[in-house]
Amino acid sequence: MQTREFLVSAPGKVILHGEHSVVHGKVALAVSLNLRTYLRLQSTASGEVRINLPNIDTFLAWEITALQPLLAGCKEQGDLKELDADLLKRLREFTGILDESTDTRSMAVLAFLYMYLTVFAEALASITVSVWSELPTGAGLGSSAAYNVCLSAALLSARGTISSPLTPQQESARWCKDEMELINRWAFMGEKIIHGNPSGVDNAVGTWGGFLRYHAGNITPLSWVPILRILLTNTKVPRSTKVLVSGVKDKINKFSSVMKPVLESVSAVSCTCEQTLTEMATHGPSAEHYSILEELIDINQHHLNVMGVGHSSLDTLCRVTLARGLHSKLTGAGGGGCGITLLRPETDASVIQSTFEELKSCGFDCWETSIGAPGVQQHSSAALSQDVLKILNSY
Ligand SMILES: Nc1ncnc2c1ncn2[C@@H]1O[C@H](COP(=O)(O)OP(=O)(O)O)[C@@H](O)[C@H]1O
Ligand SMILES: C[C@@](O)(CCOP(=O)(O)O)CC(=O)O
Ligand SMILES: [Mg+2]
Repeated sequence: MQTREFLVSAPGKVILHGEHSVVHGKVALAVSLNLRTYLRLQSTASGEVRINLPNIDTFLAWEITALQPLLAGCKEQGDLKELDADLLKRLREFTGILDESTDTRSMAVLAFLYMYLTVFAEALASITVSVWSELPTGAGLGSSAAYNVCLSAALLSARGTISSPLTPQQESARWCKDEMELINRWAFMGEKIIHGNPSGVDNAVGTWGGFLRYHAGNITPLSWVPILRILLTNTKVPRSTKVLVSGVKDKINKFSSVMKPVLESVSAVSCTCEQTLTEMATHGPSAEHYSILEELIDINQHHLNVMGVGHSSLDTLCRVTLARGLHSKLTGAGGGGCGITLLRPETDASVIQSTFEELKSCGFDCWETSIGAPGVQQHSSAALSQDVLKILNSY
């Protein structure tokens, strides 16, 4: 344990195209959001590990001496592709969290304890970890990935496995490429616990930030992509990524010859979108480019409905926005949660205002977002707003 206090943050994400298909090896395009999750880690002398998760009203502590026996017979973490199933089983027995459980608190606690035990396996440290997020939890904006990336970065740095990049002169700092790759791989373990079968796109965006193309574990930054104006709508319909991802898998198994072309077509949507964005960056954006982007959004939304991850609230979003010539699709796992609407550079403020009003009257939250935020960072307290510090410091 090298540090007494550690502050980190990681962004949420929006998937433009490729959610669900990306789990089955297809191409996805995703971009970081200006909404972040913040984590404070303190070393203590209490002999306890404590976690404070105010977003989900969870405040728990365990004696280190009670956790130690869980590590008996633990394997080396190896290439961080698979979870240690025996450790996870012991953890489930210890916490009383059942295999089929998908509730918010259970998933967050399991991911934390698993990561803590495996990172600190050689010498369990007495720490308090507090996490607070600007992201809605379980709404398709990658809150689980931002949570896991923060945990991974803070625990690995506190353990001394990776450096603590912040110098006294800096307000924020990032790790080197190799260390970021390690952060990403450990965060993926947390995603495996929360999602069951994650593609890795969300933790990649949380780690690296910016606009990414993700394909079968290969991450390509698309830094040249033109700035897009995106409206985000949270239908506030709760859903679990784990349940939705497993539903799509069941459908693929049941109707393999029907579903495989759908996944292939979504991949082609991602590639065509990438091509269009390249043309927009090279030749300057035109109305035709925007028409293509809009049609691709409509096509993908239909495909996602075919996969069974639509919801009547998302249909409402599409209908309300289309009535004003705007095109929307769900983002993330669907089944409720959030949707994105593409705005044109010239979309009039009055159109946006009336869209906001109608969506709000449906009970939804709606805002114009800013995309392309930096990935995981370490901060000094001077870098964080008073509001965030007040929450993190109150435990
Ligand atoms: N700020 C947070 N505090 C505690 N747990 C969180 C937080 N953000 C996310 N989580 C965990 O991530 C889960 C949500 O993940 P998921 O269903 O993948 O939705 P999404 O990633 O789209 O928000 C929650 O149930 C919780 O376990
Ligand atoms: C559905 C999926 O493509 C994205 C899930 O994102 P979110 O957890 O709903 O933010 C799953 C994945 O890629 O792991
Ligand atoms: Mg998630």
